[in-house]
Amino acid sequence: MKIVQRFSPVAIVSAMVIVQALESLLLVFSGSRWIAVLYLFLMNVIITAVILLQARNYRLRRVEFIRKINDEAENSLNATLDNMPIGVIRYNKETYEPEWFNPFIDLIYHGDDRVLDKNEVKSIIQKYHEERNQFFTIEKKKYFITLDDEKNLLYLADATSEANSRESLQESRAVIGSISVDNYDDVTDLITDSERTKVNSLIASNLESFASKYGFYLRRVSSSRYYFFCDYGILSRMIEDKFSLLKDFRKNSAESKIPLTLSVGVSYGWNDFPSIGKISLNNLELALVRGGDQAVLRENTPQAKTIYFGGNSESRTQKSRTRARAISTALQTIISESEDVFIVGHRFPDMDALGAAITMKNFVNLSGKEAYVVYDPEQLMPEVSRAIDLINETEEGFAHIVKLEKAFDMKTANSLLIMVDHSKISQTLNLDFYKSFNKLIVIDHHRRDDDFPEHALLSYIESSASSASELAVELLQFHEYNSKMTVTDASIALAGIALDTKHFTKATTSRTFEVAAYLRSQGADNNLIKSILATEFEKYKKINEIILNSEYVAPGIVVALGKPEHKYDNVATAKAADTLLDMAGVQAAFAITNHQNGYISISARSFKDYNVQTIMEAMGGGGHFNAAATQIYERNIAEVKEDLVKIIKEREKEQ
Ligand SMILES: Nc1ncnc2c1ncn2[C@@H]1O[C@H](COP(=O)(O)O[C@H]2[C@@H](O)[C@H](n3cnc4c(N)ncnc43)O[C@@H]2COP(=O)(O)O)[C@@H](O)[C@H]1O
Ligand SMILES: [Mn+2]
Repeated sequence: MKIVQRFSPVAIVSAMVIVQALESLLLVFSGSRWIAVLYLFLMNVIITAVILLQARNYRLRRVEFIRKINDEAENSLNATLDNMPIGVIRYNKETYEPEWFNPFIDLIYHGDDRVLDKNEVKSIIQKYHEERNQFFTIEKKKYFITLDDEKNLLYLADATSEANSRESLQESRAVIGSISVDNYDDVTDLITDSERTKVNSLIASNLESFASKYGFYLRRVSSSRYYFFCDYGILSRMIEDKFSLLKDFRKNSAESKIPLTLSVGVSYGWNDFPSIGKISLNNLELALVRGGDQAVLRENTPQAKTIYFGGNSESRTQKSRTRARAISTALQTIISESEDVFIVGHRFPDMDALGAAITMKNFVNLSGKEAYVVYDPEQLMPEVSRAIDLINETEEGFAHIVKLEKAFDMKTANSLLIMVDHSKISQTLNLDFYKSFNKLIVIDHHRRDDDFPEHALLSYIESSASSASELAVELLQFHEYNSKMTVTDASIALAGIALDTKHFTKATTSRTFEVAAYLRSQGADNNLIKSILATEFEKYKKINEIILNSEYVAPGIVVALGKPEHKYDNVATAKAADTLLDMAGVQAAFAITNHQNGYISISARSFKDYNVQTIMEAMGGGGHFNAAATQIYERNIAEVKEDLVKIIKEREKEQ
């Protein structure tokens, strides 16, 4: 059929007419029938041969035609690949070695020091997986990456202008900043008016010089409170400088013999200015409760992460008695509206957690409600265990210090939970227990972190306090009724303060001693405290084991390791770091051990200006400026030491 289609209908009809005419002539003029049959047969053979020949020619021409079309298609594809402004790389799936790339890739890498090898291919693929929609930069140009995993193809499209316009759009985001001068009231309380004018002018002149350096608009609302407005482009320059204005302000004030620092809260984003302003104020509050002398930044988006700068001096903000009194009153109201109260410390609670919990139990009882201190028998350290034994000696004590399992059964929908000595959800004694409460209060002396219970009815966080026990006892002192603690309770609270202050040698203020005096007046017994805090002989040996395996990793910085085949508890690790810090010339000490719970534990201690909190935060932990810690899973001691030393060395370079 197809062969017939090769000839036009006119040609076929004409050929058939000629064949018909020839055959008719043959029939008319041939003498015999047999000759006619022979002629007809010959004619048919000729016709069949012609058609077969035609068919063969057609087939050959068709193959040739297809081949030609293919060649043309391939040529134009090659020309497209050669000329299109998109780089294409085919790589080996196993080795990442580039197997082929188009000329545009040559142009991309031309003039750049980098070569397109397996490492480069790997890093492009890594970038693709890490940050989709982000651009890969090669020699000042930015490329959008597309990966075809199945065919092992990478496409790099030049997106420089798109990236630049995206960047300039980002830079035009609105920024609202709130600035507070830490300790302004304390500094200006007892000075003359002319001296106060000097302080005000120091603050204003410093802030105005920052405003003109960066180009932000500054507005003073009171002597100690300012706001600033700018766009993200300007903020990013302050970020690049790591908010050095905090350091400059601290230095300039110190030179003028006025001990002032700044706390800054910043937020930024598109439209919705009320929300940006609110986040800026929340961030300022966060900077203050974390101890002041720092900047806290967060974008106005739900998934934004909080960024911290500064915090390079131990807590500068002083807790005010007015606040403690106000919190005490608010607490009484919340307690009076609750059925009963359960109090928990952090995981593996220490004496400060127990001291604060016992004091808060006294507070709740004064408010006319029942309170239960909750503990987990699986998370008991020897000192705390000894103190619990003491509490259990009286019937009253026994009834109100309850195991976790029992506490689950006892609590009702209207029970209140008080978290003491911790404010990180991940650190709470038991996550399910925490989650089972609708009403929550937090009392803590650690700098507030991201992992904070946002729904707390009340949070009393004072990072300048020596201990959670100090905070709790102050609240108790401000209770509208006078308390009478038992000797055991008062001793445990004082032991908590003694623990966190290393027997009143660090982090103390005059308020710490006032609270200690109050506890003595309530019957706190030194001998009892000594026996509660005593170290067992076996533990002492383990602490020494860690101390003996220590070395300097930088000037003044010591790292000690527990034996990899031994397991240690928090206290042994913490005490090893404490002891190392007592050695001459040691500015910071880190003890790394295998914790009995299966993770690697680091306790970090330091003096004065060396911030171990940020180092521990960089390793997933936290704590205070001079005493911090972290827990690391699925690594061994040697690996953790390597990571730690790397961070320490980086910090050294930044100083
Ligand atoms: N993952 C974390 N995130 C945030 N903060 C954390 C984290 N892990 C720990 N922290 C805080 O870091 C500091 C230091 O902790 P540490 O374990 O090194 O030291 C605490 C106790 O282990 C230690 N301690 C307890 N009993 C004794 C004792 N009898 N003698 C000596 N030392 C002892 O003292 C530290 C108590 O600190 P506190 O909780 O601030 O009261 C710490 O703040 C962790 O909360
Ligand atoms: Mn504490």
